Amino acid sequence: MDKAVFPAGAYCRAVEGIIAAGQRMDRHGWVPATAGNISIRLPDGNLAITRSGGHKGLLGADGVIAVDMAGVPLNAGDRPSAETLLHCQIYAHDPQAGAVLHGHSVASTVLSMLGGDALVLEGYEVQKVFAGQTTHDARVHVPIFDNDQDIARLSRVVAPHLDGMRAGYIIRGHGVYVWGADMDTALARLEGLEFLLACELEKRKFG
Ligand SMILES: CSC[C@@H](O)[C@@H](O)C(=O)COP(=O)(O)O
Ligand SMILES: [Zn+2]
Repeated sequence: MDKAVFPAGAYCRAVEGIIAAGQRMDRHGWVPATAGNISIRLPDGNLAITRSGGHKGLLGADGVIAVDMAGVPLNAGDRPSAETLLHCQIYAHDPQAGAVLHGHSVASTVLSMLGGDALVLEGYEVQKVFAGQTTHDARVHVPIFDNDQDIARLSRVVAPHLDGMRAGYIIRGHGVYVWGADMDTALARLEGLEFLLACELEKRKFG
């Protein structure tokens, strides 16, 4: 890809941010094997996103590619994340979204397989990491959608629920999608959500 189409340094900064995010997610154990995908919105409206199939904790610069908002690689032949459309959907829905993270934690996988179409988080101080939350004394709904290998079809199921989604969403038996205005915010929300999911899992173990 001709990186010169981007404002000086913007693409490189995005690649560095994605590599660092992958390492941080890997330290938590949220991107086992080749799981997870990570993206950043570029100043020209395109996206930098992880290439499909690599280990997200071991990314090099060639593990990140550019796609347009339809998920089409700018460099024909590049293979973006299999879940690119879910990233594009979030950016299209939320003009403030600047980074999107997807991981496969044990807690999100197990809790979502216990049934139900949402997790309700209540009473936790850390809920305040989510947009618009100012107190533990509130309920945060995290929707759970059934997994589907047809990502376009899955995105159509997610679409009507995106409005007002505060903490991201969970795909059953699969993992979480979280986003924020920039990578630091997205990572903070992911860490907050995963902390809360780990707490919920512990609570259920204790009955
Ligand atoms: C380890 S299989 C995980 C994949 O099927 C998928 O869910 C995933 O998160 C990573 O896919 P990728 O195409 O590398 O972005
Ligand atoms: Zn996944």
